[in-house]
Amino acid sequence: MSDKNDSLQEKLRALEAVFLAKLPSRLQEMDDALGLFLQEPENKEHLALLHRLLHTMAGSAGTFGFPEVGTQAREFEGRLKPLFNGETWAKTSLSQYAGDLRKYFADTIKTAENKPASIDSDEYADELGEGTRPRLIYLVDDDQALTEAITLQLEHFAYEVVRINALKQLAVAIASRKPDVVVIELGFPEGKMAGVEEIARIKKMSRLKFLTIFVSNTSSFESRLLAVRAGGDGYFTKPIDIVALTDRIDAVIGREEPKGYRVLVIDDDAVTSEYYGTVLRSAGMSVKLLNDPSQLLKVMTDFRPELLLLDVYMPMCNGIELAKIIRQDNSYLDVPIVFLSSERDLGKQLEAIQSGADDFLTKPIEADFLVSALSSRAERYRSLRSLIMRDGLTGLYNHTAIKEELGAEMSIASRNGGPMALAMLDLDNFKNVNDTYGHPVGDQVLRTLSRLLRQRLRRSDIVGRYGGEEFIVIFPDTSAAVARKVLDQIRIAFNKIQQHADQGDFSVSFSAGIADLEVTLDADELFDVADEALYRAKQGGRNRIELASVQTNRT
Ligand SMILES: Nc1nc2c(ncn2[C@@H]2O[C@H](COP(=O)(O)OP(=O)(O)OP(=O)(O)O)[C@@H](O)[C@H]2O)c(=O)[nH]1
Repeated sequence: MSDKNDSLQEKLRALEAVFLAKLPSRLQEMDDALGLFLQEPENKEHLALLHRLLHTMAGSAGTFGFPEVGTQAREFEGRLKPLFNGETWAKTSLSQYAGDLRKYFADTIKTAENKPASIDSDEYADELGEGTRPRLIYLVDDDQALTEAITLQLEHFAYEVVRINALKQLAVAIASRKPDVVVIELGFPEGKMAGVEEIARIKKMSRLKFLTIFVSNTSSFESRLLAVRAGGDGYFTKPIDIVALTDRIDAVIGREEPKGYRVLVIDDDAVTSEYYGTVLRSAGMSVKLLNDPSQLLKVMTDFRPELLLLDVYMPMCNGIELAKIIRQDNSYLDVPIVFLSSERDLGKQLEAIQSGADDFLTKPIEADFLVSALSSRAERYRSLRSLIMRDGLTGLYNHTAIKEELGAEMSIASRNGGPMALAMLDLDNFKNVNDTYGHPVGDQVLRTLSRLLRQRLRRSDIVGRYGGEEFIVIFPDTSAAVARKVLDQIRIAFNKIQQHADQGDFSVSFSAGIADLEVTLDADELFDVADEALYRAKQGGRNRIELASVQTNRT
């Protein structure tokens, strides 16, 4: 398979993984709906629920590589149609339908199980954006309509959502599959605080750790206090602001996860550097080992470390000299440099610090201590960089930073001779959104798009806010055609997201222009041609993506 196709294949396989991970709970949901329908075949609500679930399956299965599963769902959906027009089924027809449908569930599970090679999400996990690895959310509320509505919205952000409408089912669900987060209503028919009590009970009984976000109609101090005492990680009052809820879910999940600081370890001894590399990697850091100091500058540009761990004594040049070389470049004035050496001479240690290093650790060192000393330095560096480079509203790279990133990515691409695409996105008719719903709601739309981009794109893709309602995505190792396919899925998903405002719900679209290095190798020109393609997308009716072509550039 060519390199150009790799990126697309990865994306598709990742999406298949999301679909497959959700499949068992979807089938279970359909089975439950079938049960309700069989109990009361004349109940139109039960019929509508089963019909809707089949319809969704018919639409999605084919897209994710299961055309036969989709076709069959459509047939089952079609068989239900006459019931909406007043036809009734005899008992035999009912049991025939139920038997066929249950066989379809069983066959589908088997089909899914037989497709493991292309759906190993771990294989892609490192590459994926924050949200592409599906997070399992249990949404627990006895209000069925509400949980359905929230699920639909959360699924746009690539979460796997399991709805639980009866409180007593929660403990069983948690025991069989641990969720990342439980989002649960405080009150249930069992009692005003039954949700809180159940969470406290499950946590005590099972000793399982899971994150909990409470939702409620009330915002009283007492309920909030009870939620905190039950170990709640968040509290939302209804109606729930989905963007704020996803912000919270990501924040609490993020708190639990190791942060992948990029650490460059320079040591001429391959075995020693491998040892420290292993320690740091096991703490979730992304580590590059360099045994040949002459490669330093190239690695600094390509890997962009957030911390350097240096040995003092090396044959070609020593660590102190290396630190001085690094500090000669203004771009690396603030990147933390930590020495790790068996040198105990205080004079030598002082000399190292004077060369521009931030810390001097002595070997041997406890693994935990090393991880914690480096984490705090890297975290501080990241926070400071973030203040300089990030846009306050969306947390994305700002205008200056994205231009810097583009320069760096273009130099990597031209050195490797690989592809690279640049997309320029602009929200459609955004002035209307501000004018109709107000500026704060406009800000919420900007945050929704930034969140969706970060979640749906690979981790290696770079996203920035270029101006007011304009965004930039840099796709390393990707052609414009592939970038377009990926972005098109995001365009469709974004347009389906319901934005909330006091005046009512509404949706927004975006247009985009994409250019790649086939068109030009000049960064400014790449921006111009992508912008020109964006202009064509707007002229062509908006909510669409246009590619810049070589011809466009020449005219
Ligand atoms: N809420 C909010 N609005 C912003 C921000 N930055 C820019 N805008 C608004 O974005 C709108 C951009 O409007 P226009 O450039 O006229 O374009 P448009 O209405 O999106 O129309 P088309 O791009 O042609 O589809 C203006 O109303 C700006 O005030 C921001 O940070 N927050």
